[in-house]
Amino acid sequence: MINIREVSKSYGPIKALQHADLHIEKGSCFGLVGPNGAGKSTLMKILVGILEEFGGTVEIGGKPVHQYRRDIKRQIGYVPQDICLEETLTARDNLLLFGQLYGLSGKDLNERISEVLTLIGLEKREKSIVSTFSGGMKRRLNIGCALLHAPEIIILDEPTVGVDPQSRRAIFELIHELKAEGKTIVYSSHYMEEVEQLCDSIGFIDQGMVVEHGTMKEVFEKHRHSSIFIEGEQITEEVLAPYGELTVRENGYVITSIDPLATLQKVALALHSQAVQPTRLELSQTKLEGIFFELTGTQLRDKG
Ligand SMILES: Nc1ncnc2c1ncn2[C@@H]1O[C@H](COP(=O)(O)OP(=O)(O)OP(=O)(O)O)[C@@H](O)[C@H]1O
Repeated sequence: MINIREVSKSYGPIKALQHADLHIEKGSCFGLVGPNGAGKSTLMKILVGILEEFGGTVEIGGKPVHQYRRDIKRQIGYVPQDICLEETLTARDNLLLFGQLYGLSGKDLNERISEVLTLIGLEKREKSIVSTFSGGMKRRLNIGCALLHAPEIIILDEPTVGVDPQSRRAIFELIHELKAEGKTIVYSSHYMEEVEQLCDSIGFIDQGMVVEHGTMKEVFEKHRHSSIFIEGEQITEEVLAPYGELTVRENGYVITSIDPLATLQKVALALHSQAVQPTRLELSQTKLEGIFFELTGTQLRDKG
């Protein structure tokens, strides 16, 4: 559905994207993941057509965005990172305004607004002035504005930043509904748990480069491995060195092993015989956050 080939974009000396290659399947929920400043918003703005000058090619539904910009814009609903609403108007009037921008009007628009209000869980607040809304409610309304024209592709740039748990849940439910309707979703985030929960494909992006991509299953099969985490005052590198490759994490050590259960047993026996008491000794599976760290040496949240 979306083919991104060799896409590069610079802002003066800043290389925001460098030869990015990605493929996003129709009907999939694609997580675009990277720390702040990685290039996620730049890529999204290219897909949406806000940034027209870039190197490489982007095709949506087999059509190059350069040539079919108008057609493609109609198929896309874009939710920008910054909330863009008219604070002095009601929720319904904001939707009315955005609907008119998409060329909708009359009965069709009014019916669609009611549908969207239900979808975003704000039907009971349709007559409330937006300035009285919580940050999460504003986010939901912002998403609603991008759904009015029933787009096939929905691009959401960090839609859960700064939202309360209730709104986060509502946004997740909304995304599940959009997925069930067969929409193609591109979802950027630096919250790994969200991406793990929602997306079926993923692209890791760091310093403007795509460092890994594929279905969630492929990425996990390629990079997931088990390890052991050990922490304790008496735990030193010398004590653990015989049992595998060591890395320091937080206040303890991680031992990577192809047979972690057997290694755990050996370590436990060795510590016991030396009367060394750990405060934590556990098996752990690599999560997306860990995979990103292994690929880039960058913590996803350390800049945000
Ligand atoms: N209009 C601009 N002018 C100059 N530099 C820019 C502009 N927009 C983005 N950048 C820079 O390009 C790089 C990529 O930014 P981008 O916003 O695409 O990253 P991001 O992954 O979306 O990060 P964030 O989550 O903080 O938005 C950053 O170094 C950013 O400072």
